[in-house]
Amino acid sequence: MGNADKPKQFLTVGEKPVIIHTIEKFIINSHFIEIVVLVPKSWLAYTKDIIRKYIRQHEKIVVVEGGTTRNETIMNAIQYIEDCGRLTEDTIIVTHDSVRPFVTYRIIEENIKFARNFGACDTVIPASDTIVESRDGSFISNIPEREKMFQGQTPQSFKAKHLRKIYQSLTDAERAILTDACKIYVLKNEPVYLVEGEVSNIKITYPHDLRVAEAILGGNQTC
Ligand SMILES: C[C@](O)(CO)[C@H](O)COP(=O)(O)O
Repeated sequence: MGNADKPKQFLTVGEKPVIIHTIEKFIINSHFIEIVVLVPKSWLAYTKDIIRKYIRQHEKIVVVEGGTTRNETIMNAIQYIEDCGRLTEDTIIVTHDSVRPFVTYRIIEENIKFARNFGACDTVIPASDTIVESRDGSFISNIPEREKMFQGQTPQSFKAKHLRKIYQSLTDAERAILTDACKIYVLKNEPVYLVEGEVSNIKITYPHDLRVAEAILGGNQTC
């Protein structure tokens, strides 16, 4: 995000911070007992302030300190649920990037349904570009069949206790290569069901994505 003074989830689009747009998508779903927002320690107070400022019904939202990696952050969320005395074998955790504010009601519903049915699910869209693998960053080592390639989004949803159990069984080397939570299951040869994502479920990563987000909010779907 260039020289932005805030992490990208706190940048403003459509007059609200990105993270607020994202939380709103979960607030409207009555299945959730609680919405656990995990942020770095230095952003805890700020996050609580903006939630109070922008979200009137914020009783279900709790702000908790994240970890040093995505999956350590998820582990903190599961620990929080356990500390509240609510972690059972059937507890479902729907994990989501705060910088994907255009997740839909349908995607969230299907995540809950298929995590319940299959224990784990990922949100994906078919790859529209050919995926090129390079082991040295200079030459192509493989071009997988595009029909079998998908791009992973979030939510990624799991039976929380089982996710923690298999994450704890990974080696440090296995943990070091994770860029999402579903790979924990893949490394352990456990099934992860595919939920159909949306092209519009973008991850705000680059300045261009902020302009796309503004365009989506402004109803200009041609961008
Ligand atoms: C989980 C994810 O959104 C799937 O595409 C992505 O890997 C998150 O990446 P980031 O490293 O948090 O930007």
